[in-house]
Amino acid sequence: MSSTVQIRVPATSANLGPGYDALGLALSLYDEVEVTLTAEPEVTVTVEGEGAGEVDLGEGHLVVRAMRTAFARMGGAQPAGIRMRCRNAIPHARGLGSSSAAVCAGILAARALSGAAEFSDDDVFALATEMEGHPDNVAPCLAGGLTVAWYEHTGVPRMVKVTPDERIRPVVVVPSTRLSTEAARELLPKDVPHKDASFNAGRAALLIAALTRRPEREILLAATEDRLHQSYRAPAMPESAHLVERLRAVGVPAVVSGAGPAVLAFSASDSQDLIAPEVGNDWHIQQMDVDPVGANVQFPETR
Ligand SMILES: Nc1ncnc2c1ncn2[C@@H]1O[C@H](COP(=O)(O)OP(=O)(O)O)[C@@H](O)[C@H]1O
Ligand SMILES: N[C@@H](CCOP(=O)(O)O)C(=O)O
Repeated sequence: MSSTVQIRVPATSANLGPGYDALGLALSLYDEVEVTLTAEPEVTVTVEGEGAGEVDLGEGHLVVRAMRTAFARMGGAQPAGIRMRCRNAIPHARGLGSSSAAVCAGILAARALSGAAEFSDDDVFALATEMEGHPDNVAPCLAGGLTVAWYEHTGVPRMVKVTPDERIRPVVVVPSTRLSTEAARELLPKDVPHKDASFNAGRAALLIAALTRRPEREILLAATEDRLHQSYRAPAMPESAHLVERLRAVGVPAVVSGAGPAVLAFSASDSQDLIAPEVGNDWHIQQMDVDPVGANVQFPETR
């Protein structure tokens, strides 16, 4: 069995407006991790790109922690040492699923390197969700495309993947400011009015129809309305809230990406030119594709 594996994991945008904690989209923006198990009992991590100079470079690194958790869960021995190289393009704490990507990468690396065939894809999904907390990020990261995630009454997470219409072009607008997902979740009320829950249920159902069959701008605009999370979180990211408002006012279906503060817009060819004039200099606009396949695992010699 090889002692080195390469993992590529996509960024994800969760919620998509009305699908709070349920809907997610995989994006063509990736973190790449190469992991080698070593005999020397030390953990060494190098990071290029996002997170460089910020994240822990030893046992505290999120990918390493996910690997350790997965090895323990699979029942095998922990590796003596781990050497890891990360090349990250997913910005941290912006609402683009960086922590989900890191956790998925670690679990997939541990499974690949241990050769534990009995640890199924469902087991990977369940463990990543348990560690990260958000199946709406984990599902598209693992499976690609557009996913609907939910929990069984037993607490087991499940997902269904659907393929978005090829005309759907995500545009992500990323600010330099950060907001941790944990902090953004603390802003949400315990209860919401029944009429708001019913409003979101209808919009979330419409959004699946819009993204897969009817990606017209006016349908996407209605389908991306939300009353369950964005307004409650707006005080923590007023500039994101204003940008979403301005984009929607000129006809671009825009939402807060995940827990923010990045903004996700669905751009048809006729709306791309509408986005740039609304965005200030301190934001970075990235036109993307939907990633169709999700996390990728390769052994170097087969690449
Ligand atoms: N590739 C990574 N390597 C190490 N730590 C990471 C990585 N990605 C995310 N993290 C950790 O997760 C935090 C961001 O998680 P979170 O607040 O959930 O935001 P996000 O929306 O980006 O997932 C980072 O500040 C960092 O501590
Ligand atoms: N449903 C979660 C999604 C968090 O996504 P992230 O990319 O910000 O981690 C939420 O809205 O809290």
